[in-house]
Amino acid sequence: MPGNKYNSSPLTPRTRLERLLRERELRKNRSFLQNEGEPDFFASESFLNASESWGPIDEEEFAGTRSSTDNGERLEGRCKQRLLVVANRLPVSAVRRGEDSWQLEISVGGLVSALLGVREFEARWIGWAGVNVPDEIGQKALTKALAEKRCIPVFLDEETVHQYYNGYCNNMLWPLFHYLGLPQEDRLATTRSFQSQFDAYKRANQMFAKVVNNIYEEGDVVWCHDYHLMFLPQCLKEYNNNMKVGWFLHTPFPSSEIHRTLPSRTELLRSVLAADLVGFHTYDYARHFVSACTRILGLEGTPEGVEDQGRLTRVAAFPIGIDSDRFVRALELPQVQDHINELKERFAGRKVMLGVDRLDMIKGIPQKILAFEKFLEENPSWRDKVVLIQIAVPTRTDVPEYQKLTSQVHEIVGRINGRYGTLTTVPIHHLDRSLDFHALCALYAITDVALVTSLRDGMNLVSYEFVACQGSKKGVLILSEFAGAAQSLGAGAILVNPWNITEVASSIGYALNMPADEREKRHLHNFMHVTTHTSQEWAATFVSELNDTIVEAQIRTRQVPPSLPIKGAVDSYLQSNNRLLILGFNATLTAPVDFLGRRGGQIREMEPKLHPDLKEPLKRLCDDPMTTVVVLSGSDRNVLDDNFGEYNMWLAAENGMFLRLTTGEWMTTMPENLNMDWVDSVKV
Ligand SMILES: O=P(O)(O)OC[C@H]1O[C@H](O[C@H]2O[C@H](CO)[C@@H](O)[C@H](O)[C@H]2O)[C@H](O)[C@@H](O)[C@@H]1O
Ligand SMILES: O=c1ccn([C@@H]2O[C@H](COP(=O)(O)OP(=O)(O)O)[C@@H](O)[C@H]2O)c(=O)[nH]1
Repeated sequence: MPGNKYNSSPLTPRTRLERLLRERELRKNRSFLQNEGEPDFFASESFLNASESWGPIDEEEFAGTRSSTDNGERLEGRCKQRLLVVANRLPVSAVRRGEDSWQLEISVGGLVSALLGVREFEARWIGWAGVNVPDEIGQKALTKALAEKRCIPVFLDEETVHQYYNGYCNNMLWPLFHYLGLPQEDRLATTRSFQSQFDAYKRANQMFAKVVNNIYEEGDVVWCHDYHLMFLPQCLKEYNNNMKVGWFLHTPFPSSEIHRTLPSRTELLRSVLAADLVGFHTYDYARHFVSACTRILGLEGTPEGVEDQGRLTRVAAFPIGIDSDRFVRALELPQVQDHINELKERFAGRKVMLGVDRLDMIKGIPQKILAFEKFLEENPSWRDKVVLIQIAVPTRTDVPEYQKLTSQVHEIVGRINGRYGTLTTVPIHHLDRSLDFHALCALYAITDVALVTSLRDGMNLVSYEFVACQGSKKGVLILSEFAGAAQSLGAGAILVNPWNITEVASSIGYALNMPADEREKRHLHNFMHVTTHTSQEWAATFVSELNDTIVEAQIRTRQVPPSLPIKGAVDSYLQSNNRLLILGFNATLTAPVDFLGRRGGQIREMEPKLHPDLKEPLKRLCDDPMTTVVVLSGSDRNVLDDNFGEYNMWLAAENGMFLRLTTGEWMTTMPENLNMDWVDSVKV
């Protein structure tokens, strides 16, 4: 559910809603008037009629595909809060036509279509235009052209792009966050180039921060996106601690055990924590992030997020969706209907299977094709009755790993087509290119089985788009259990482990033979989800939550208990001859992982360890006959035994459930007659 905390929120939905409404009213009154005469990119004709794919724009072709949000009720002149969207890439790529002239090509991804729907904000986009502009004339002209689209460029020089984008982002963070290892030779090269790439990453993030800071006005909301900009929240807060900063990750956030291997693990986490709200697609990614903060930074994870000395960074899951109406409406357009008829004719008599992916190793394209080959091998009767169409959109073509992948995929496709092709047909139609929006919708609509076999994927919007276009066909979705989408579409899809090609091959057979009533049931389940959890709702929820977070933080600040008056406490301590000290353990007496690491200490599966510097003072306190020391912890008994067994003190484990004096045995504090009937009702 969008907006769900990574764990439950203490605010009831009603209180939250009331607060939200109150706050919205307040915001309306204190927000800005839209600048007269300045065109709103996200509602402008040029935007709405632009190419909604990665291909070049054909304005004519897209006439008529207006966003569901642009139904005539433009909000001209109304008060709106400004939303500064900061992402590596602008939703526009620029092609130079002359010394001072630029042609802008607009490309729409999930994020842009999501923001189309957020009408109560005035959005501006800050990012890299995907092109090197070394000269001042060119930069000025491009800045002017982009301003008309409410986009503000960050100019990155070629070397920075190479080190920051190709290097640190796409060769280091991207594989790591998707649990993909590098080949041995690349791993060593990456290790060597780490420092210079990380420096470029920080430098690039600072350049983004500078541009944001230049245009920032009090009350703006700054929404940073993705792994390219993990260093940005901290840079922004250094400029202005009152900026409202949110950060959202579009990829998975891996287990803390994986994140731990990153040399820059601490800096990245600390910087992200500078944001007020941190969002992920799924609860699992959010949980991994919180674990990384507790285990690596030694901070406290709470149901609301991560706490550091009284300051809370809110952490929550906000699964993205799509603008499903746009897809459903597109199917009615004559040009899409024409495409549908052409495709139906072209593949008459054969079932169509479809894959649509960027040509990226995370998408599991080789594994998918090998599974399809296995299916053909084991099911000769299907060989002339099924075709796999694979759209493989070229991406990050400067990175060697991606170049290798392209050759590998071509090699496998060629082999299989050679093996099972006939004079007139081939089993796999592989396209190294993107399709325009209409062609893509038509392809989704005529497909019998969609095959999404990502090895890992933050969400995967293709699976949502397929479902949205299957109103009449009610085809089957085979979906990797490692895509974020598996958590929302799992009930209607056939979930597979993409590494197990035997399982994927047999799922293909199951899907192709599935009876109509089962297909319908599965489809309806997913269609309901896709049409009710839209991209617009996702963006609106995130931004509202960010605004709420700030209000709640202000309330919290007032509630933070005053710090201990040290002098008074020490005086009382010294005067007393019977003292009781109750100490926490995690994040109170523990050592951060980095600290242990530097000392070469053993970290057994990240078990919390007493900070080495505290051993001696703790011993002295425990040996003082006038002082009783208790460690009260949420940890298990064995953890406390390991850390404090040799001290003379009381231990309270599992939040006080078990108690022992270190010279005695553990005893349970639970009253014998306690009614435990409720336990069964909450067991899964
Ligand atoms: O800009 P590129 O380097 O060519 O890459 C394209 C985008 O790929 C990634 O997309 C992710 O976001 C999707 C929407 O939230 C999600 O469904 C998908 O699972 C992710 O892979 C990347 O995170 C973006 O920053 C890139 O722009
Ligand atoms: O030829 C194509 C193929 C794909 N897409 C779009 O690219 C996006 C892919 O998003 P997804 O979340 O599936 O994966 P990502 O590429 O962001 O990792 C989807 O919105 C597709 O409609 C496109 O516009 N043209």
